[in-house]
Amino acid sequence: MNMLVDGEWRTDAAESTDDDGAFDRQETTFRDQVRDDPDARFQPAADRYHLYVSYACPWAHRTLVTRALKGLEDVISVSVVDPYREAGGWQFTPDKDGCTRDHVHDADYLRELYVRADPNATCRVTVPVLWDTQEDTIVNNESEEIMRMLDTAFDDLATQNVDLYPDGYRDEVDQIIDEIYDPINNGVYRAGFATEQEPYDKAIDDLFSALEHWNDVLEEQRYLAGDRLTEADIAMFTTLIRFDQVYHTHFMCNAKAIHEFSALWPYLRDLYQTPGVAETVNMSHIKEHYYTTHPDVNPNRIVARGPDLAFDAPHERDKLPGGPPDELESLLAE
Ligand SMILES: N[C@@H](CCC(=O)N[C@@H](CS)C(=O)NCC(=O)O)C(=O)O
Repeated sequence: MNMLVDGEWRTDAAESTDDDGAFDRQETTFRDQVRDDPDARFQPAADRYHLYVSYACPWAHRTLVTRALKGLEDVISVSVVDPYREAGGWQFTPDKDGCTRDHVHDADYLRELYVRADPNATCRVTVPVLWDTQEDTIVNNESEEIMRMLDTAFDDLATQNVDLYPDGYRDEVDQIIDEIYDPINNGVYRAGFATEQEPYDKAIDDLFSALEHWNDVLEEQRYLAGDRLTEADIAMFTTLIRFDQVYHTHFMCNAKAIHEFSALWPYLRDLYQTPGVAETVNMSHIKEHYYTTHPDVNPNRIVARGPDLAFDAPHERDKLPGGPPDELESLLAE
């Protein structure tokens, strides 16, 4: 596994599967918070924070969707890494389609920013990263927490009055995010990175029983937490949008495709068609990343062709109670 050890880049660090062949995701390391509080070290401000993302990564994708739904594009800038991650880790290749330079430090590799934030860092170099240009450091590199900060700490700067963690729904949103993480969001990786049959089978059982469960729930209600679009839907969306084109084939999650589920498929189209969301989806980065970056899984790096899915097709979920936040609804009507 490639990671930083005491600030040095190593390509021979310990494996990411445990002794039984099950995928073992490491904890993230930078966990500070931007808070709308005069005593906070990191306070919300325009042009102060920067996001490092890969369009390929479902965790980074959560932060891009939140930024778009809140209308924070002019408040928090973004740098996009190359979807192909080779031995040096995430790299900036501004000449490649959809990629950018590192707008803050013009680094060649993301790992340079990690070492700048902590010269002795011992950790994986992951996206997303929320960077503070004022203190020149990483605030946080855990997607769930970055998503929450963008949603709740930047309201005075957001151009859209959208609350994805509304009062009255908060416990349920937290519970759902937690509940879908292991079987679904991380479940596809558990299946794809398993090196023995048993953990693979367990991952597939967990994944498809959770998908069936949420399919049943979504037959009756428009969103995971009921009638309102919340952070829980964003967390689900970034896995579902990758599923049929990548996880189904590359990670052998092929018991069923999302487009074969009666409710999950229209639900996915509904989220995709929510104003601002489609622009955050870069399917060519997604496909290039997965099919080319895991040599153990796909040594010849051939990118699977299909399927061609109509994410724009009518979803008819507006028959169910609720809908996107009012501000986004008016954009839909335009
Ligand atoms: N728990 C982290 C996970 C982030 C993560 O694993 N990102 C992957 C890309 S999908 C990554 O950057 N991996 C690089 C590596 O592990 O070396 C989060 O949710 O932010």
